[in-house]
Amino acid sequence: MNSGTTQYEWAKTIPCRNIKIHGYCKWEKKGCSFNHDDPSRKPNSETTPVSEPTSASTTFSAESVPIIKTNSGQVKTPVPNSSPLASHSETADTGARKKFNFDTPSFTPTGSMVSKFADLSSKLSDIPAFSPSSATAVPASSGLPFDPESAPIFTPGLQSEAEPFFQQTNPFPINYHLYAGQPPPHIHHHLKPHEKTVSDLFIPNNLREEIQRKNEESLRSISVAQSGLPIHVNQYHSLCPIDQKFETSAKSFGYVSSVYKAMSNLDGKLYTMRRLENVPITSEACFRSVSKWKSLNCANVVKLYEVMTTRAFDDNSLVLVYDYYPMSLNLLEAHFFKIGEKDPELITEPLLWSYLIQLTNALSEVHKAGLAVRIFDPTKIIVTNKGRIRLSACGVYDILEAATKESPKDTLEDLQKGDLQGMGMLLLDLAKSLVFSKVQNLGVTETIPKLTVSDKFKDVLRKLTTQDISVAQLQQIIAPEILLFTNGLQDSADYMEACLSREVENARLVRLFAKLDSICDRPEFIKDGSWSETGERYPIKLFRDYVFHQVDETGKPVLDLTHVVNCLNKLDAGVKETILLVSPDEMSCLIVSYETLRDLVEKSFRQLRS
Ligand SMILES: Nc1ncnc2c1ncn2[C@@H]1O[C@H](COP(=O)(O)OP(=O)(O)OP(=O)(O)O)[C@@H](O)[C@H]1O
Repeated sequence: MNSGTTQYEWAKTIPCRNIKIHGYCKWEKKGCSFNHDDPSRKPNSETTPVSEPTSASTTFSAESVPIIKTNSGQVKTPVPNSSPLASHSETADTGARKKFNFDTPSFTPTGSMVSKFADLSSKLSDIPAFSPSSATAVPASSGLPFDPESAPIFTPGLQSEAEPFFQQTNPFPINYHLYAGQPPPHIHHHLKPHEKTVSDLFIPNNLREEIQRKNEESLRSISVAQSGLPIHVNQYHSLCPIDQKFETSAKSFGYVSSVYKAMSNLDGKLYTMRRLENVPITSEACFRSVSKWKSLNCANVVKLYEVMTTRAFDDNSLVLVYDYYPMSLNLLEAHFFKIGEKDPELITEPLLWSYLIQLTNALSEVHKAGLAVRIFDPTKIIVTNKGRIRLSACGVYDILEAATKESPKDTLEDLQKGDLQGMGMLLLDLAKSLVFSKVQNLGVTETIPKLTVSDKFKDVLRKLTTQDISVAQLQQIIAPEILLFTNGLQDSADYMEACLSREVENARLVRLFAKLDSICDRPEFIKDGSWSETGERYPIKLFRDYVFHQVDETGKPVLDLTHVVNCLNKLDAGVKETILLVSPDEMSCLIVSYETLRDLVEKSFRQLRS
C-alpha cells in the first residue's frame, strides 16, 4: 500500500475493522482503504499518550478476579462487572477501543521512571478505586476497557512531583544487608534525629548472636552410633552429652556422673538428664524428697521434673531430669577455664554481690519448701545467662543419702545452717580470685581481711562462714544491695522489652512471607492458569512482584528492605490504602487495596489448607 493513497474505492464505505477491534487503525493515514469515520471515536485517539491513567487502569474485584484474554493469548487482567470505571464516560462507551492490541503504538520509556511517575501522579485521582464486587468471573468480551500498555509502573508514595522516587517514602536510609555489622560509632553521630540505620530495626547483633548460638546448641545432636548412648530412656530420646569431657571418675557425688541433653517424646521439649552410675537404689523411699523438689519453682534453681532408675545404659543408673539451659557453664568453667574461644569471665565485687543475692534467693525458697541445698560446689551452679546463676543438681544428695544410709545424720535445721556456711565458703573461694597474693593456704579468718572487696562484703562473708546467721538476717543485712540488684534487673527487663519490641513485627512478617510463598508459583498449579495467573491469586502474585521484584529505571533490582517491611506491615494490617499493581510485561494493571489483598491472601491460604 502506498502511504496516503486509497487504492480500493469499494472499501471506502466499509468501516475499518481495526477500529472495531482495536479502537484505531494504525494504517489510517498510511493507505488503509477502509472507512475510518467511526462516530464513537474521539479525535486523535490513536495519539493518546500511552501513560494516560484514564485508559491505563482497570478496577479489580476481590471476590472474583475476572479474566481477560489478551491478544497474545495470555490470560490477564481481571475486570469487574460493576465498578466505578463502568460509569466513566470515556471508558464506558469505548470498550472495544481499549482492548489491548499489540499493534497499539508501543510505550516508549521516557528515559527514567521519574517522568513516568510524574505523568501518572497528577492523574492519580482519575484512576478509579477498586471496589470488591461479585464472585463471578466476567468473560473477556464483557470486560471493561483496559489498556495495559499505557499503565506505567506505579508506587503509591509518588504523590509529590518534587519527590518522585518511591524510595523517598521510606523513612530510613537504605541498607541492603539485613545483618550487617553495627556501623562505627561516629556514623551515628552524623545521623539526624529522625534517621536510623537498618540495624536499629532489629535486636542488637550481640544479643541476636547469643540467642542464635543457644538455638544452635539446642539443635546439636549426635548419632547413637557415635555416642554409644541408648536410643531412648523412657520417653526421652536424642540423648547428647553436654559435658564434653567424657570423664569417668567419680567426683562431686561419689558416683560417676554424666549430663545429657534429651528430648521428651511427650512434649517435644529439651531437658537435661543427670545420670549417676550404679547407684544402689533399693526402694521408693529413696525418692521421698523428690515431690518437694519437683514442686519448687525458683528463678535461681534449675527445676527438677522427674527421677527414675533405668537399665537403658546397661547398668543401674539413677537419672534426674531437669530444665535445659543451652550454652550454660558451671561457675568453675565460666570463671576459671577458657572454653573454646571464650575467655574466663573476670570476677568483680558487683558480680559477687549479684551471686550472693541470687544464692540467698535460692536458699530462701529451698528452705521455705522444707529442703536443704546441701551442695555448694562451683560445678553444681550453672551460669545460664550473663550474671544469672542457678543451682543445677538439687535433690541428688537427698536421694543418695536415702539410698546409702539407714537414717539421716543431720536434722533439716542443721542442713539449712550448713547451706549458709557452704554458700559463704563458695563466695570466699570466688573472692580469692581477686587477690594476687597467696591466700590459698590461709584459714578463713586470715583470708577475709586480705580480700580486695569492700568491708561490707567482708563482713557478710565473715558472718556466713564463722557465725550462726539465718537467711532472714542475711536478707536484712544485704537489703540495700538487693534493691540495687533489683534496679539492675528492671533495667535489664526494660532493655530486653525494647529489643523485643524492635523485632515484634518480624514474626508477623515471617508468617506473611510463608503465606505469600505458599500461594504463589505452586509447581502443581503451573498448568492451572486459574490458580495464580488469573483469578484471586493473580493480584497476590503481582503484589509479591511489587514488594520484592521492583527495578529501577535501568532495570536494576531495587533492594529496599524498608519498602518490603512497609508493604508487608500494611498488608498484615489490611489498611485501606490502594496500590497499583502492574504485571512484569506491563500489559496488565489493577488497583487494589491492602485490605482486599489481605482478604485474598487469607482466602487463598485457607483454600490451600482445606
Ligand atoms: N540444667 C542444665 N542445663 C544445661 N547445662 C547444664 C545443666 N546442668 C549442668 N549443665 C552443664 O553440664 C556440664 C556438666 O555439668 P557438671 O559439671 O555438673 O557434670 P559432671 O562433670 O558430670 O559432674 P561431676 O562433677 O559430678 O563429674 C556443665 O558444663 C554444666 O554447665
